[in-house]
Amino acid sequence: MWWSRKPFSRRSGSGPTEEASSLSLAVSGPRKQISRWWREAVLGRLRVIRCIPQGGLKLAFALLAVNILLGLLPVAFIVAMSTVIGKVPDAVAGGGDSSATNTLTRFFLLAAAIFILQEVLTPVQTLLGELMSRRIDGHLQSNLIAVALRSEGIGPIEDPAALDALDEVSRYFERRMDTPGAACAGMLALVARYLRLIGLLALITMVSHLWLAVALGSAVITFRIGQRGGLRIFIRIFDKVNPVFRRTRYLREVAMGPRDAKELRIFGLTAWFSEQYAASYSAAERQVVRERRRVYLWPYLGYTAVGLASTSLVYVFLANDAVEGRISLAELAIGLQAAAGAVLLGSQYPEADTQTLVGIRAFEALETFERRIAEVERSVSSVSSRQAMNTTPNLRRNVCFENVSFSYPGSNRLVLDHLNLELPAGVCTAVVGLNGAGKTTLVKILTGLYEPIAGRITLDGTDMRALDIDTRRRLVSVVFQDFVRYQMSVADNVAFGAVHKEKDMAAVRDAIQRVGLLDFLDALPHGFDTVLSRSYESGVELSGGQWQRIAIARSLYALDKGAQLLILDEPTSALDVRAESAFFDSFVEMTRGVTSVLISHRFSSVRRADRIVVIDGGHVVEQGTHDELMSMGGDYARLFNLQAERFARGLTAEGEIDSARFGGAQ
Ligand SMILES: Nc1ncnc2c1ncn2[C@@H]1O[C@H](COP(=O)(O)OP(=O)(O)OP(=O)(O)O)[C@@H](O)[C@H]1O
Repeated sequence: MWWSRKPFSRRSGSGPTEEASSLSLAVSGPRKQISRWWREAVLGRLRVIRCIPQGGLKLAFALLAVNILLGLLPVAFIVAMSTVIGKVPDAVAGGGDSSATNTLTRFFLLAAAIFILQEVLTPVQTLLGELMSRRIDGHLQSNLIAVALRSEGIGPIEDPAALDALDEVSRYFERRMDTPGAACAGMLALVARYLRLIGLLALITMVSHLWLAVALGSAVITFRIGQRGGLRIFIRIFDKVNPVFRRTRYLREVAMGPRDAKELRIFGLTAWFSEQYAASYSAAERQVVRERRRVYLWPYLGYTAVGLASTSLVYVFLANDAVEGRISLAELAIGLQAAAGAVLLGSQYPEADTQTLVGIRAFEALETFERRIAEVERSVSSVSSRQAMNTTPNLRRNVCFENVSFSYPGSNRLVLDHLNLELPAGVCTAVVGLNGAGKTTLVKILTGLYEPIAGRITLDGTDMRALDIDTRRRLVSVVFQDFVRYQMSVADNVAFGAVHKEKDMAAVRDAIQRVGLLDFLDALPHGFDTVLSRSYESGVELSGGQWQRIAIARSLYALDKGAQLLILDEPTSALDVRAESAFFDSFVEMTRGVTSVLISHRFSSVRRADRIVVIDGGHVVEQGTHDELMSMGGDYARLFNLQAERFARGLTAEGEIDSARFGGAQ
């Protein structure tokens, strides 16, 4: 087959993903390992712990108390049960009414009560942990949204590294497992495990020797560090596999989602996608299994041997002490149970370990996102850093681009290169240029979504950056090529043009009428309250052209509410030729006296503009009226003639088909 079967690999981005994947997992120097352990295991944990108050201090204390009880109760249980065992010989000798039997019964009941309490507290621990986790994650997600929305420009949120980190952190939150909140609950759950270990080692010290407890404790801690270290390495392995997982996810979404279903079937790509999905999935799985074996299997056998040796040592000493009469039966039972219990604490804790380690990584991704957003914010000049003027100016003369240069963050290529352009007040200026010439970029800069790296934009001579960003944005009304289709009511979709003003239904109606949708929308059962999405009950779905009219209505509404500059970026690409022609006839009427910028590839629309500007290589190469540009015989005239010629051919063909059809029908 002609296609490549080799899975493509995507840039894995910076932040934890790139950082970790670029780090060699091969054996590195001990200093490096210690510093990584310090950074990841200690500092990472401390940073996440700081989120605990966000879950509520009362809840944190309640969870801590439950965990303390869950740590101490098993130790108390061992003491009670061992006392029962120790009393058995005396109770058997003394009979049912003896004091030994009474003591045995009391301790048995005590052990049973402890057992029941443990059983009750375990689900309480889970419940409180989940509650804490949700609360903390709720705070962090609100913060995430706030960070994503806080920039006035769109540079930070378009930054590839920020997007990678956002993608990673969103996945953790979507799964609702192993999140930073779960890491906090997991770390509190560790209190129970470590308290239990301390209690068990104390019991061993009481019934035997301190050094035995120290030896066993050291073995357990070594085992545990090894296990956790293995888990940490294993989690880092996912960073290496992440690009493959991403591709797998992408293939699945394309293959199964409704968005691409049409094209996939028409081009016969379904088999290709399912084959690629299967290949990508098994490539990822193979890599994970191989690494798992390397990281876990062999070290695990080593740690098990150490654990076995130290437990055996304790057992031998306890047995010896018992045989020589230095400890009682009850003490022997305590020692045996405590040693067995302690050694089990060396392995993983399902209620804490994975969620803690993965949750810390999720938190790191979140921090990377915030850091990256802040870095990009600093690297692009910020509107808010300047003194802001919040009185709305009245556009009287012009908006001017003065020597404006711009390149996208992370790129040295100048998309706009010393561009000088005047947009006279009350005039419609069309901007034309080939694909990629920088027309949409020009709009992004005009609307303050990006700031120029050099030059300035003035409004009647005043630098636009002197305006408060809200004031600046309210001056402009835009219909972008990729305008948003809000799954909200018709009225909201239009009134979003001026949310700073109270919703004005008369103005909404007027805007809808001007774009020619009034009859259609009025006929809907819920009229302007109809939600524009079939996902909602009695919602409707609009065609591409109808959506475009709604977007235009939104900008007309904005004009009605005080916007002074109208920008239409490819506003009619989804309209048919007749609808486009009709729209522009009425558009000329609607916007008479309005300062407007029209970006379009359709020269039939462009020619109606008062002025036409041709952009190439990041600056203006021609400008004038249609007639002036045609008589100049430059780029504009060449492109216009080319399109007019093709269009004329298209119309002839259409005419022939039409006449054939009508002819056949007669
Ligand atoms: N977010 C971005 N990051 C980096 N480069 C970008 C970004 N958006 C656009 N570009 C690049 O900037 C250049 C100008 O793009 P722009 O979208 O402004 O062109 P355009 O004239 O509107 O094109 P078209 O007619 O195809 O819509 C292109 O080379 C494009 O690849």
